Amino acid sequence: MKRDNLQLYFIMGTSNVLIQKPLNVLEKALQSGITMFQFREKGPNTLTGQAYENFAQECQKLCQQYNVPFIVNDDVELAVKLGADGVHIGQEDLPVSMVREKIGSMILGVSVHSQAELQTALQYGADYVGIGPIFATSSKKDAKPPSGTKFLQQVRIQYPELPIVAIGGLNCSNAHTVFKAGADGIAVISAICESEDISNTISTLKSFSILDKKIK
Ligand SMILES: Nc1nc(C(F)(F)F)ncc1COP(=O)(O)OP(=O)(O)O
Ligand SMILES: [Mg+2]
Repeated sequence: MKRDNLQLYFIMGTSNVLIQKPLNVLEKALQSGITMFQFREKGPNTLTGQAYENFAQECQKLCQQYNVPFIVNDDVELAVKLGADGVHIGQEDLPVSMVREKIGSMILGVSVHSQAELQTALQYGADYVGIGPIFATSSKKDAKPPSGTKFLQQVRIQYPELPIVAIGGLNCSNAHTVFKAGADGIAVISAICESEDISNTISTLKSFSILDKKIK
């Protein structure tokens, strides 16, 4: 995984897409230039069983067509079964040590909210860390309170080369703040799923990281 892969990390499940078809939203996002995708099918009224697996496979196929890494949230078994490019786990999921053993050299992303969680993630070879929620989010019912960019800035100073993606309530009006704070990229759900103009939203979000490099 290259740090650039994190630049615009789209996360989606069926519950995030209100009107359009989820696969249409994903294809539009891929055409518009997302750099990584996370399959996150969880919460009430989401797909289960064979429908769940088929949907994941459809998303994976689209990502392969656009040569974008396909990451599975939480479900390590599914990731291994599909031969996904990686998994993302948080603090309530399987322990990092166990996941690394199960997935071998696949990309391993870990959500971290503290130095202790960060150290554990690094100890077991996390390829990137997700830091947030930076701002309030409506996409994750059990999200922790918004943390702002303080911890993100701290981690960037401590680990200048560590791939870091920021998440939580990020959109076109606030994404620039996390790039300035040192994130390699931003992870978004509703900013894309609820956008009237997905390609315009994506190009705007990506512009911050390029702009930011020029400004530095
Ligand atoms: N799914 C995520 N992806 C990222 C990423 F780094 F990709 F931006 N960061 C954080 C999360 C949150 O992960 P977690 O705390 O396990 O909650 P959930 O499983 O409900 O998403
Ligand atoms: Mg999780």
